[in-house]
Amino acid sequence: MTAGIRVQDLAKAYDARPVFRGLSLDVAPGEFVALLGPSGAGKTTLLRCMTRSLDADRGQIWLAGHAMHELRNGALASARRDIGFVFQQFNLVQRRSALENALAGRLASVPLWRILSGRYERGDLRAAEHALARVGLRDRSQTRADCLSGGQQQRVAIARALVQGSKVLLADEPVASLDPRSARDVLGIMRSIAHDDGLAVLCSLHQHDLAAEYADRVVAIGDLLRPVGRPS
Ligand SMILES: Nc1ncnc2c1ncn2[C@@H]1O[C@H](COP(=O)(O)OP(=O)(O)OP(=O)(O)O)[C@@H](O)[C@H]1O
Repeated sequence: MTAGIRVQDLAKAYDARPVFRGLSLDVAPGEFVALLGPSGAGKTTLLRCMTRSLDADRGQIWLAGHAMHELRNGALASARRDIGFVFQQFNLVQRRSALENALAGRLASVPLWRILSGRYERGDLRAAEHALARVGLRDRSQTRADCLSGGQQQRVAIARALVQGSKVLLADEPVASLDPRSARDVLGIMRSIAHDDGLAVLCSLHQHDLAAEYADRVVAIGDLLRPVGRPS
């Protein structure tokens, strides 16, 4: 199955009120796709269904070769390690350094005692330093997250996904709370990790101009739905 992102015929309703029905979407490895839609159209709901933090009512989801719709418990947790997430709120540990936050991408593969004692393997440290350099933060590795700007924190979140070795990156409004310059920096980095590292990147945005400038393809959530009347 696809190494990127494939969603087929997805449906989700809250309390019998449908958010979407018959939604299908493909993102190839190496492709950066922007997902647009007015407020309330269901972008966050779609991304949450894709990671299974919310269960869809129907449909199939493949991420990085994993049939997410079939997985439970440990198998789901293991599949999620191949998927990076970036949110509007940066979700960093504020009292920890940029380097330690990037290293969190290795949490699943590092023994607990090493994390608690702060003694990481040289290879893990090198991977985190390399990822921070990729996002332009080589000289900020020892800076605490709460002393970084919003744009820098979002770049650390992307570095964490790189350290994790993610094959798919899902981003929910990652630049919504950033100034225009930082927003462009972050989108440029996301485009580069799609093109240069081969990740399939799906990013919800509400700024049409930025989407058109940075994404390989812009999709409106309404255009992903099966036309009304077509049999399911
Ligand atoms: N937990 C919930 N229970 C009931 N309805 C919900 C829930 N979460 C979202 N909704 C509704 O589902 C619809 C889609 O919401 P969602 O947050 O996915 O949209 P969105 O496109 O991400 O919006 P925004 O751009 O404002 O973040 C909205 O009408 C919202 O009110």
